[in-house]
Amino acid sequence: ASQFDVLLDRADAVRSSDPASFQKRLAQLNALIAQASPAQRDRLAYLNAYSQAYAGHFDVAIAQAQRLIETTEDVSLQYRAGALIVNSHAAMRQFVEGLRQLEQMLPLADKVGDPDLRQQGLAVAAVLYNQIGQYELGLRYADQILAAPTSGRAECYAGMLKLEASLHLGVLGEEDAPVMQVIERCRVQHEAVWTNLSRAILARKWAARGERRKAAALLQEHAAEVAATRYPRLIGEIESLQAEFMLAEGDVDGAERHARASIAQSSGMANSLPLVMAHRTLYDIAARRNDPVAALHHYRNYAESDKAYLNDVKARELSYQIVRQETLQKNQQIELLNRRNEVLELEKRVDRAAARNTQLIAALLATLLAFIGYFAYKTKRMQMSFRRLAETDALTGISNRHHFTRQAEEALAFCARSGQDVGLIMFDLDHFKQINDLYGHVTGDFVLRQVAQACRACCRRNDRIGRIGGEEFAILLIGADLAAATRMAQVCCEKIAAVDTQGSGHTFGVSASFGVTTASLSGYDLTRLLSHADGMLYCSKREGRNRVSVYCAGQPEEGAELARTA
Ligand SMILES: Nc1nc2c(ncn2[C@@H]2O[C@H](COP(=O)(O)OP(=O)(O)OP(=O)(O)O)[C@@H](O)[C@H]2O)c(=O)[nH]1
Repeated sequence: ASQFDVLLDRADAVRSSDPASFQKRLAQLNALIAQASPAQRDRLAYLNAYSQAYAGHFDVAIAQAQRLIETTEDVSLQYRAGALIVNSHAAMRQFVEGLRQLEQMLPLADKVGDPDLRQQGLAVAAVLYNQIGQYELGLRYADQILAAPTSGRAECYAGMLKLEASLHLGVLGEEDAPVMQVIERCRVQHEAVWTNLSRAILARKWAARGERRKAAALLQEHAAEVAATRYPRLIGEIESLQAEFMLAEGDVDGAERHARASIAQSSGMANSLPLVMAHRTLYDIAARRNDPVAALHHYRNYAESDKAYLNDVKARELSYQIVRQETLQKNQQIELLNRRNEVLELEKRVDRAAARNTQLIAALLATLLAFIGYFAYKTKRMQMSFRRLAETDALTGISNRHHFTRQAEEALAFCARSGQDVGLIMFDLDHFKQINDLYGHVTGDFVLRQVAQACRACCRRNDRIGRIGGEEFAILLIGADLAAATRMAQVCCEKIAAVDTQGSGHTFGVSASFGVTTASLSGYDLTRLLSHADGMLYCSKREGRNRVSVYCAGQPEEGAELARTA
């Protein structure tokens, strides 16, 4: 694999200086392609494209280089292939395409590691810009190379490109030294084309100062070297200049010889100023010789070549403007897209903020609801506990008089409608004052609690029991007739008599006196029922206490009496 790299390096090194050796090595490499790695294949692809361009097959070279740019990951190779495409388009005078490719290639320059490679790309830019008459740009790229040239060769071609741009911009200056320096640099690099193009510039400078003879001599001195380059544009230009200088010095024949030599190169220097000038010189010569036929012929050629040249200059200028407009448009589109992205980004941020706000509001509402729920629950609990407090007798835990009355009235109203009978029992503890007096109030309270508990235990779910006075109680029995109510009173009477007082620290007997009535006897009015039952209770007290007295119809106060000792 490394052997392949060595071959690649060698081929690359001689690609422009020794075309024959380059072709031989390229053939060798192509024969060995099976053993090449992907990166090596890419390098070989570049050299093959280069070889196609060198042979003048620019379309093939462009297609191959384009494919390489699209497939390789090597930025340096992309850059070199881009430069090759630019050169190929320029050679075919496809300046729009060349400039477009240049715009893609130049941004890669910063990523190219090898400074020499980078400068070769910058030189391609300078050449193209000079070629299309954008000399400020040509000068800028030449100066970039000259700021730190990587080789004598780079110094030569960048120097020459700078001279060319400066000449056309009219900023070449009076001094000869800078031009001579470039000539010398190119000469030591054996770059005959660049050297003699620089000499042509020096010759122009001298001629412009009136030193035409010296200028012609300088060109004459190196005529053989120029011819050896076989480069039509160079030969055509030097010959054209020679013709101009000689005519101005009065050497009409010499001028004619050189002008014709220049025009002989016309196929390789179409649309160029030297060609125009050569035709112009021939016209001047014919005019001087008073040969109107020849003068007309040369003038026609001069006019045609001048028109073609000017059209070409315009076309090149137009190419530049087209690509510049495209670039501006592209940049505007990019700018527009960036703006749109910014707007989208902002919208997204607004959406996110809105979503966050919604979440916050939802959380706030949930918290608020939780609080409201909690307070409602607390309030309800408090209400219920207040109500219980308000309805309950604190000592015994059964209903107080007020609550008992309300419950009893509701039950009576319901039973009156449904036609059920209701029993009412009232009872009062016997000699309770004595218990208080003998054993104290605490013992009295103990007895009250025991009695309430004992009687409540006898009640069914629907019965209502309440403490309606100090030691006075009432029980309302829904659905109970007189016999059932009487039975219930007797059971309570027995339970009270059985109350165990030892828990109070004293042992004594407890009893109560009972009065019983029913709605079927006294009616569904509570006051009347209580009054009748109370009457019977006093009846029991009078009769000796610890007994049950039952109300009898028609006897408001005194009723049939059923006395029982517990
Ligand atoms: N310990 C205690 N005593 C109470 C309470 N409420 C009322 N008393 C007492 O109950 C007694 C009622 O006595 P009286 O109305 O004279 O009747 P009695 O002593 O039970 O006699 P008879 O009813 O005629 O059998 C009073 O001494 C009141 O002070 C209470 O909540 N606790």
